[in-house]
Amino acid sequence: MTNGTILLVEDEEKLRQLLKRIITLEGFRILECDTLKAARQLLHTESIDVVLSDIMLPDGNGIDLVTYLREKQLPGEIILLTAYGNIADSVRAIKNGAFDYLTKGNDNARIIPLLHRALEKVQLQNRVAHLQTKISNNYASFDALLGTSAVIREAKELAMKAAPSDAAVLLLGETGSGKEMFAQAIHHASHRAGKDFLAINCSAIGKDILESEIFGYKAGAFTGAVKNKKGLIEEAHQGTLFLDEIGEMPLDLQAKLLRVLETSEFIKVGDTRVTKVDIRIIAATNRKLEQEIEQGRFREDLYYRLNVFTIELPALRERSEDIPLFAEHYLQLFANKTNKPVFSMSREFIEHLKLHEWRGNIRELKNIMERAVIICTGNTLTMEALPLEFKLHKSPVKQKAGTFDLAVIEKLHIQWVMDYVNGNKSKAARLLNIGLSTLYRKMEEYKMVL
Ligand SMILES: Nc1ncnc2c1ncn2[C@@H]1O[C@H](COP(=O)(O)OP(=O)(O)OP(=O)(O)O)[C@@H](O)[C@H]1O
Repeated sequence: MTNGTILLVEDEEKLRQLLKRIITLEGFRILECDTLKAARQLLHTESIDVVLSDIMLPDGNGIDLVTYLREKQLPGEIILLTAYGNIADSVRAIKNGAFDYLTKGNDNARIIPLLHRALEKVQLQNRVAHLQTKISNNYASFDALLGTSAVIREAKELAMKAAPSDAAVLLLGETGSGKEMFAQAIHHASHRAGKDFLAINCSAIGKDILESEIFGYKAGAFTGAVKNKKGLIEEAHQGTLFLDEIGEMPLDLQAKLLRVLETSEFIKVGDTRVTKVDIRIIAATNRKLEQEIEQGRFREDLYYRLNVFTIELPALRERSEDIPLFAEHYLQLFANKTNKPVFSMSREFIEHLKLHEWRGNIRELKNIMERAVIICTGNTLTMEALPLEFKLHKSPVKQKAGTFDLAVIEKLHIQWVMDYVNGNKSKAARLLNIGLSTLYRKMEEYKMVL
């Protein structure tokens, strides 16, 4: 186990020097100060494992440091030094979350074993936090990318070839077609897999915030910039940065990004010095970038830099043979999640999924399947579990009318809506967006069964 850093907070000079000697001899790194204020500052600027603090300090009570550490969610443990016989303070300290306490002058032999125990706890907590991040960073891999259609296989093969290189990748595709999932799979299959994959959507935020988020800023760069802030480019050092909706990035930020791609350097907002980084950029868009270039909204030089590997992800409607596979996958997923015994889908249900336009692509299919599993009352998903617009494919108006006569079409449509709501006129009127009395009048007019 490596020896950690101890912060010693004690205003009695002699005692501080004595403790410092004992602790340093044990091989710990030691920082010292004599006030609460100085201790708080050091807790923010230094990486401290254990604080050994006197309770009575010139500017306050050492127990407040325990609360401060927890409130600010700073890592580390605190051991307090109490005066002989001051049991009340010691109990209060432990109740507030201190690791333990030592009685001044009496407990010198306990100091080192206690510091080791506190340090062990801190190191264990750090390991747990590290493992938790590793679990949450469980990015999608190529195996998790479903689809057997030729178009998706081609896209996957190209992405697999691009993955081990450090080249930029441009992913093109409609919303929900899997661009971010592909970006994660590329990161996962690259030598950067053990490092961060960070993502930002360039269309979701205004220009100034986007610039600060991506490139970071120096303290004092603008009002409110009290501390230096690392941008995502720096946070993703040695990892991958995924820039979604790159087509929405303002032109001056495009110029800064181009510089990163060309020289691995950038300048933070308000800084004068360049910062060097080692990152891979994966960008995505659902816009036609050539058109954006023609209209002066996208830099041509950046386009060619990003275009080293361009991977087009097909819309779901262009690979409808994959739809049953996705539907089956999400059926299992949501049946397990909701603990419902739903095992299969009717033929009609699958046929209607295949007919749908899927403007929201796989994301939309996923949501439709979740909804279907939730409202399903039996073991099989049937048409009943689909929203109204899916049944429109069956509308007689589309399929049978064969006429321009408005009255005929209106009658067919009312009949169809009535069938859909099992004859419930109030529901039918609501769906038709007309009053109940108008519905009655029209049904009478068309001699429909009331
Ligand atoms: N090939 C795939 N296999 C399994 N699930 C997929 C696949 N592609 C996408 N998904 C799922 O579809 C949903 C949308 O995917 P993703 O967020 O990657 O799309 P996107 O193209 O980045 O969307 P947007 O442009 O709106 O950000 C996610 O829940 C993802 O898990």
